Amino acid sequence: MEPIIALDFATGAEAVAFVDRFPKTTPLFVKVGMELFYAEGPQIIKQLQALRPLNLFLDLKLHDIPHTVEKAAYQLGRLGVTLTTAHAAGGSAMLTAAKRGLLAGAEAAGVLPPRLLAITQLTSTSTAMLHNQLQIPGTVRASVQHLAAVAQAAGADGVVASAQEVLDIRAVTRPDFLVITPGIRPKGAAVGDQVRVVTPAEAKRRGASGIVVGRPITQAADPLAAYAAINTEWSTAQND
Ligand SMILES: O=C(O)c1cc(=O)[nH]c(=O)n1[C@@H]1O[C@H](COP(=O)(O)O)[C@@H](O)[C@H]1O
Repeated sequence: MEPIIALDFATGAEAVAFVDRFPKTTPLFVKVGMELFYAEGPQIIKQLQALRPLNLFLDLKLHDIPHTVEKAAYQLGRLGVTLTTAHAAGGSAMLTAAKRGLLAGAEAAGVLPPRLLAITQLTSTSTAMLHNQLQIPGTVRASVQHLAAVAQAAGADGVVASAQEVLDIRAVTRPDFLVITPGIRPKGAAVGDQVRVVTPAEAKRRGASGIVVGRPITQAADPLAAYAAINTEWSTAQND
């Protein structure tokens, strides 16, 4: 899978202009997150789908009571996107409800159902945060591994985690379980608010299924060159 570009823009116009810079023959996988979706609504998904062939990751990180999440997931299931997210911390019943809603929505719309990724611990979370703010004892790795097992048992198709935890996740999940890893920073890039960062090559070596990259591409002086370099680093690295 190509590196997933996080289209973290404030307006649809900026997102469309950004995507339009890439030749239509370049395979693209892009992520629409909360900022863009809250600004533009489902229309931005339709606009991007009409623009060119691409895969869409709609990352809204659902987290509510199971009934509410199921109804929200139904709406997302109708959009014809490839990946969606819900927080594993919402629990098994909520994840199962999300999956049910996605399948029902996709069936009603006659499109393929999106795969459900469970958010484990955000890549901006540190061990100190787990202990001092969330009152979760132990390490980030142990928490991520536990949540991945819970997510798989609840019917999720994969998880989102830092590439630092891929081996821990792989130890408790089936081989085709997706492990999508944000917090990706090429050598020397600004880390920003991320805490658990990994280079594209290291993510591949550790066995990530895919990587999510935002600012190192979208804020680069030459986004096409930045994408090409990250894509080459990711696709040529070996999975150990
Ligand atoms: O679900 C995500 O994609 C996600 C989960 C996570 O734990 N950490 C994380 O950074 N993300 C997203 O990945 C993208 C990372 O963007 P950059 O930090 O700019 O590369 C953002 O869109 C985040 O919302």
